[in-house]
Amino acid sequence: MPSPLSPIDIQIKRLPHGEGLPLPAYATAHAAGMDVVSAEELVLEPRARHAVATGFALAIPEGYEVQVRPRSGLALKHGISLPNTPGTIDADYRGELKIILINLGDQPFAIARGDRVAQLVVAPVQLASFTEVDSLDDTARGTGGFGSTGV
Ligand SMILES: O=c1ccn([C@H]2C[C@H](O)[C@@H](COP(=O)(O)OP(=O)(O)OP(=O)(O)O)O2)c(=O)[nH]1
Ligand SMILES: [Mg+2]
Repeated sequence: MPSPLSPIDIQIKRLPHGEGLPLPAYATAHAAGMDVVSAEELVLEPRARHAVATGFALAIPEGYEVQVRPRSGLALKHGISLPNTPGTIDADYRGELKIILINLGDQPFAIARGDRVAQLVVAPVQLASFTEVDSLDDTARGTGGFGSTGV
């Protein structure tokens, strides 16, 4: 078995309204996502969306990003998702980490301060540049897409 990647260290700053909240944390030994909690209490009406405060700001090391993903339990049971999933937290962002939630269910959804509302996945970033050309190489697929291979 290949050995797992060693964890990287991410600086995290607690904002005044994050006082007393747990840091984002893995719920199980080999979880991919760290659960992150809400720093605010609110009711999300059906179809409403809100940028939920977490009470924390990050300094992600250069070469990494943090993806913000929905929690499947909230999605399945209550229709709570993220309209921008996976949300992108850039390495150079120093503002408050916010979780944009949307209620796709048909009932108002109450969130208490301290509720786990999403999960954070840390991922390496491959930077790239573009070289503009007049023509591209041929492939078997060519310009076929959007269902070209059938259902
Ligand atoms: O779910 C999210 C998505 C983004 N952000 C913060 C961190 C991210 O680095 C910044 C910008 O996000 P993004 O690039 O997705 O948004 P944009 O609309 O392109 O804004 P900007 O012009 O500031 O890049 O907003 C969050 O806190 N939560
Ligand atoms: Mg952007």
